[in-house]
Amino acid sequence: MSKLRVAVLGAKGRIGSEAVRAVEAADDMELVAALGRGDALETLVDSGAQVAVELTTPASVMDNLEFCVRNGIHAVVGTTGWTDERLAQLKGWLAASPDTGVLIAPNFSIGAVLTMKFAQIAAPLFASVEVVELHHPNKVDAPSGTATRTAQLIAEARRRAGTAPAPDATATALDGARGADVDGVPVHAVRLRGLLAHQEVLLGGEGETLTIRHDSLHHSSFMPGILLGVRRVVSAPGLTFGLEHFLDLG
Ligand SMILES: NC(=O)C1=CN([C@@H]2O[C@H](COP(=O)(O)OP(=O)(O)OC[C@H]3O[C@@H](n4cnc5c(N)ncnc54)[C@H](O)[C@@H]3O)[C@@H](O)[C@H]2O)C=CC1
Ligand SMILES: O=C(O)C1=N[C@H](C(=O)O)C[C@H](O)C1
Repeated sequence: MSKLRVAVLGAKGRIGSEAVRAVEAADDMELVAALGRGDALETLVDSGAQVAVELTTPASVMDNLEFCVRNGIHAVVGTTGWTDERLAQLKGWLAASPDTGVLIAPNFSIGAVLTMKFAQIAAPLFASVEVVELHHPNKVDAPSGTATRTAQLIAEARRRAGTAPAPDATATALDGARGADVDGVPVHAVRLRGLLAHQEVLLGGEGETLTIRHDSLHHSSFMPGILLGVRRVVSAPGLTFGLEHFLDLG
């Protein structure tokens, strides 16, 4: 069987360098390009890449994806910074290249995907819910893509169930003291030396609380999800948002 020809964009970054090693170690993949900032995107075409793993920055991801999609190169994207406007633009490019697939995964780790799933189930059953994400201090965006997605899924689940807004008597507050408001869900971001990527979903009801916590302790936690994404995206044309769509979660 021929190997999947894979490129990594952001190959010198924290997660990109780990992805380079993971692709090199995968029996069914060949690393054909490893691009850093300033490297020519034409290398992707010249190397015959079938899938590009995009792990750069919110400032670079759109140009990279436009090039990939226009050239029929599938993409597995971990980079954050997704807005409705950006998604609409990407969908436009994909409409003009209907055989190309793009997976955007706010988080590639199985535990984080399950945290989102569990939070969706629990959120309509508790009066209160807030999200706390905790990351290394070199992270450039806040709140994290995972926390934003988690809050959106929570809000959607509560809307569907007709859950009342969470009680909150705060009358005066310093700016930021109650976190960022993502679809009505407070999201708090901690940046602390020593941490990697962590998230808690705090839920509260009458006389009880539930905390759903996930910890990524090493960038290796994201690799099985990235490799799964590479294997699956080649036969999933269009946009797939969330690794859960490639997992059998029941
Ligand atoms: N979805 C997920 O599971 C995960 C997503 N991330 C996200 O991935 C992104 C990268 O994170 P880190 O590796 O921690 O950042 P980083 O800053 O260590 O790495 C980014 C790399 O991309 C390079 N780069 C910038 N523009 C480029 C371009 N146009 N072409 C090629 N390379 C370019 C930079 O020079 C840098 O080496 C962030 O958005 C982060 O939130 C990080 C970990 C897991
Ligand atoms: O920058 C990171 O490190 C991470 N970014 C992603 C995010 O913003 O959710 C995924 C994970 O939290 C690690």
